Amino acid sequence: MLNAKELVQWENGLSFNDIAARQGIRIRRHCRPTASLKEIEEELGAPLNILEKIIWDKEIEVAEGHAKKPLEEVIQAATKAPPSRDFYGALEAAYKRNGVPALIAEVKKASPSRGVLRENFNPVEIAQAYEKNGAACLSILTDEKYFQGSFDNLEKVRSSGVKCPLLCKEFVIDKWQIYNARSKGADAILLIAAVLPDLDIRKFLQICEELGMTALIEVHDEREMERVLKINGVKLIGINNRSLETFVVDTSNTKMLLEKHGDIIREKGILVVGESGLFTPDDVAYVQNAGVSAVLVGESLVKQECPGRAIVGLFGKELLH
Ligand SMILES: O=C(O)c1ccccc1NCC(=O)[C@H](O)[C@H](O)COP(=O)(O)O
Repeated sequence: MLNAKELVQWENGLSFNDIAARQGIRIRRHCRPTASLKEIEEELGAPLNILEKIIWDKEIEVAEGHAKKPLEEVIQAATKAPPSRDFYGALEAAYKRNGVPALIAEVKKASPSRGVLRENFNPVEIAQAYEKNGAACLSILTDEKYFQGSFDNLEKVRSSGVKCPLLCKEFVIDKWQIYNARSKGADAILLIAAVLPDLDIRKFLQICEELGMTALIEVHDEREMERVLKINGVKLIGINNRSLETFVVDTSNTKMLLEKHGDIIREKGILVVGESGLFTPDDVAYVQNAGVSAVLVGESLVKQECPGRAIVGLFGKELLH
């Protein structure tokens, strides 16, 4: 827990990196959105890995967002958006209905680890095909620079008649992004524990609750899982099999973390999503046996000629709505 002095420092944006580092967070912030990359690198050196680079760019992008649309305006827009859909409920229901992990199918054009996954990319067609073939929810990447995603894609999918709840797959570092995502039609948002100190996760969870959104809290290692399990109000945890720092993908990560923490997760009624690197029915069965109730899948679907029909191949059976 932070003491009162640390809390004040935090609120003033001071010693952010020190406080984060105490929680085991390796990703640093430059906290200088108007500085050039050269000036930032003079102070901090080069980014340590791709995730840190993404976050440094995101700090600048979010500051530009604030300048274009002040917080009060995005809050207004979010409160005027059509009601959010129940992301968590859709996963729970699909798991019960199908007896296999509920599918969050990702609308993903490219990624830093794999480059362009699909040249001929129509986000609405892909989203509709996923829904038609039994996806419970969809994940829409909105980061432009590294994933060739966009908020335009999110809005297009939302207004296309697709009924599945939508996850805004972003690198959230500021509450402005959550209001903005809701205003564009998101029903859920990703919060990455490797990037966000506990206090931010708590604050952002509260905002999600006020907006009727689900927060998917993503962890990758032991320390992140331990931190997140101490935070009240966490209902949905994603275990990423991919290290966002090294890109190494290992599905046994899900098994290892659930062997250690499965009991407390079940006690708290938290639903777990297995994320990344799932290609075959055996992969899905492996993470299901480890204890997940849902899976988040991008590459193995989006690379197929018919991403919708690829769902049958991934699960070895048709999924019912
Ligand atoms: O996918 C990446 O290369 C990546 C790099 C840096 C940060 C995040 C990244 N991906 C986000 C994800 O975790 C995946 O998009 C998602 O879990 C689906 O994974 P996959 O089925 O392996 O495409």
